Amino acid sequence: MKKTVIFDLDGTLLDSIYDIAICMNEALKKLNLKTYSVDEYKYFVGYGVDELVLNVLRDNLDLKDTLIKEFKDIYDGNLHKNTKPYDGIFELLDELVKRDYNLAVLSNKPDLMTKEYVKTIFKDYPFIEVHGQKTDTPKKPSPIAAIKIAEALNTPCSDIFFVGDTKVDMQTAKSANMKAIGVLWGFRDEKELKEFGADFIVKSPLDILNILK
Ligand SMILES: O=C(O)COP(=O)(O)O
Repeated sequence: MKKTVIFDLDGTLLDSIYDIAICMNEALKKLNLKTYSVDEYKYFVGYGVDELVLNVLRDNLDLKDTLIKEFKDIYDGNLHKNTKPYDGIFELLDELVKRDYNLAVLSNKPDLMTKEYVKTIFKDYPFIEVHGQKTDTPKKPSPIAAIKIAEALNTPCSDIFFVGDTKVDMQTAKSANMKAIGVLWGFRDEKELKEFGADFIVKSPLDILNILK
């Protein structure tokens, strides 16, 4: 049976925080609201766009729908020039392809945008299951989407490695009964990843190969 690795997208495969911060700050400025630093955004993302908007709005919740629309208008529809794979990701994927792993993505980014990024930036890689946030499936940390991927690939959850950079990913992996690999190049620190169940912690993408072997 082929082995499987499921990757989170933002903060794990893709360094996307600058474009999220730039676009959200632009949307906030349009509404005359306070903007935030890139480091603050690292703690605002993880649960999808709706939660991101709630995090930046704080006391102005009546503006939620307007800000979601403004942000989506600015962010959607084009891939962003500051968003790129982290160093070492292509080398890791090359090796996983050589070893004939199933590759999958599970993100809380909107489904369309998730698929667009994977199709464009990772066009040379055979990602077989790619899922972002959809209206008909609970988002991470629910394990449901991860379990559906396991079923689609006909692989027991306990054989699957789930790679991510936030507590949301670690919680998803553990509730799906998968092996959780927490990465330190993304948005959060080792303490958070361990506290939420990381079975392994890696400092750089190629370190994952030592865990898989
Ligand atoms: O967009 C988000 O909030 C998180 O996206 P991710 O699940 O790919 O990290």
